[in-house]
Amino acid sequence: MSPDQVRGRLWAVVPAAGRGARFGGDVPKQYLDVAGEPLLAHALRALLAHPKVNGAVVVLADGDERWPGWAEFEGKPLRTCIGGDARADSVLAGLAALPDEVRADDFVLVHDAARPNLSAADLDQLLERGRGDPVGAILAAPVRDTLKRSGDDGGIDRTEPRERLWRALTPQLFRRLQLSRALEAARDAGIEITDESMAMERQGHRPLLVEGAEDNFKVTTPADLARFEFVLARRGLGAGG
Ligand SMILES: Nc1ccn([C@@H]2O[C@H](COP(=O)(O)OP(=O)(O)OP(=O)(O)O)[C@@H](O)[C@H]2O)c(=O)n1
Ligand SMILES: C[C@](O)(CO)[C@H](O)COP(=O)(O)O
Repeated sequence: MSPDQVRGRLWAVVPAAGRGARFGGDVPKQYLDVAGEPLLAHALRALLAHPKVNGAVVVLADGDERWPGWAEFEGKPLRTCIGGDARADSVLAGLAALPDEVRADDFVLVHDAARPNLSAADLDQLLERGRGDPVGAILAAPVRDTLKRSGDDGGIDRTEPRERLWRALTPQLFRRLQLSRALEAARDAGIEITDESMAMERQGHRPLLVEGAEDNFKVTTPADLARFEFVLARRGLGAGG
């Protein structure tokens, strides 16, 4: 099988089943309109416009009535499935919903629907370096602020050393079966998993850190949405752009 054919099996899982509690409001943040389309569309485009990404499984909340019903995006096939109560449950459901063409040892991207500003350059770097790693890789940004540990009273207990501290971003890139097994093991152990790498680390793996752009931020609060709107406006893609 040619490298391109092997390469042809790269799909993404896009967890989009969150309720957006920290954002507030009635509309889950992945469906908030930015520049004329839902936030989710921006995240999907950042992935599916890349020539090496062949399709995506979008993981929806049970009862999601806002999903536009897209069967494809950027000319690539989309599938959907129903997620779970926690993000890790949704990712596990998405992995199970991937097409059979994605084999057990094929790499899969996992990317938050709430991260609309992934750059092609970062995705290139993640794929280039991550697919050369035996385990996989994540995009991450080095911590640049001084970090404080708070006490129960709201005062500062101590300053945490920030050397070699990174903020995990997405996409994260791991092999389909290995990641599924790692997520299942964490679930069965009752461990709250906040990113895919954490599940892999629990299995003793050391995923590669690939430095990504600071502006590949997650939209968690209204301020984050305003930041993304500003980014788009700067690019001339804002409302009416
Ligand atoms: N049970 C869940 C929880 C989250 N997500 C998705 O995981 C991504 C990152 O999660 P987060 O930013 O925490 O989104 P929410 O869970 O919606 O936010 P909150 O924690 O404020 O409710 C989002 O694209 C979200 O839709 C998911 O698919 N399934
Ligand atoms: C996966 C993630 O985006 C990496 O930083 C983050 O852990 C998601 O956290 P959330 O609380 O589910 O948004």
